[in-house]
Amino acid sequence: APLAAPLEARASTLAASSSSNVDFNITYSSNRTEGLPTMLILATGGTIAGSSASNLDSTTYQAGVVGVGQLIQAVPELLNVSNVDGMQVSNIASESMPDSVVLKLTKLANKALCAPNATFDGVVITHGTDTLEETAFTMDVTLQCDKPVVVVGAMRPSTGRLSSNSPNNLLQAVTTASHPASRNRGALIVLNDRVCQAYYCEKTQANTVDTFDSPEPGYIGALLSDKLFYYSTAAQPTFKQTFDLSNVTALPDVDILYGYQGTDFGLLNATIADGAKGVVLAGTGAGSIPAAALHDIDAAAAKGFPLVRSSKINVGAAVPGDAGYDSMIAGGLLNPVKSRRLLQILLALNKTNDEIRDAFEGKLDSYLSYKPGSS
Ligand SMILES: NC(=O)C[C@H](N)C(=O)O
Repeated sequence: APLAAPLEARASTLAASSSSNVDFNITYSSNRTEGLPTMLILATGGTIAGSSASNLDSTTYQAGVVGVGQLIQAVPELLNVSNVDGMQVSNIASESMPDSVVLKLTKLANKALCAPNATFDGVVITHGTDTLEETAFTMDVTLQCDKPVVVVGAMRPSTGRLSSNSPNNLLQAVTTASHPASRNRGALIVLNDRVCQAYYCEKTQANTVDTFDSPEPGYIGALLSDKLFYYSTAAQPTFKQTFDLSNVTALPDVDILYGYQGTDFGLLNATIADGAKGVVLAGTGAGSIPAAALHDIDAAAAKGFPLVRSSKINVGAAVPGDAGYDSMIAGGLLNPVKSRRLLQILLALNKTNDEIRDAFEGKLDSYLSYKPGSS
């Protein structure tokens, strides 16, 4: 039967996922300078840990090669800012990042920062840029205290002598995570002199160095030389809710189907049969869904299968209450990959369909249903 292999693959992903407890495995520890904060650097791979024989290569290099100790030692300036410990969590290109590693990262960060006996002042995650926003968003909505988690990557491999942005990005990430003004801002993304809120930030250009942006809310801070500043006092995204994943051992499979002119989302039923626990539809425009797709969508939703309607445009909102789309949950301002991750988290926490809808739509809906003059 054609579906046997994928079903087996999904079962083995679940079996391989992390247990609820995680242990530190620190393989690099800097000399301690009294008075400086202490950072935990969780290295996962990506171009920031990439290597190439050519100094000019920004396309065909290998991601996830350089180890955490070498990454840290390549930037001795880090030790003027902070004491640092390094742990290698994975060393892979981020397009291959399994959910189990992301779950482990949030557990490690919460243990390092938020546990009663926590000794770290900040966490920096080095990560490939292709899915960096997915991990950063996950950290943002699962962090249980006000200390900073900064996720950082690079577009040019760390070994490129000409114009690699890896070393400076790492320094700027550690500088940001070490700064007291970074508290109470959730998870942050730092690259190329700019600080962006993980909730809204995303990769916007496939090739260029200057790629992370949150086009509507904008950057919240910047680095001038090695000094950080913020444009405003600390604030959290209006639509953000946080979730405790400490007892979660696996994130359920949620798939994304891509929208285009006239699609009937013909893969929807196959995806459900293949074991997905939810689906995000990357709709066109503001999450519009072709009429040809509504029959199968409504039938799946009537059986209790959760479907989130997002926008493939990435910037802007799929708005709740859109006529004809009631069977789907509106993703609001979350792009498809962030909608997928939020749905995975809600399903992992055994939320009901009403609770899932409320988590996606509730806060945006309260703004949209505001009556002038009410409080
Ligand atoms: N610039 C990068 O990091 C791209 C790489 N494919 C990754 O995400 O790991």
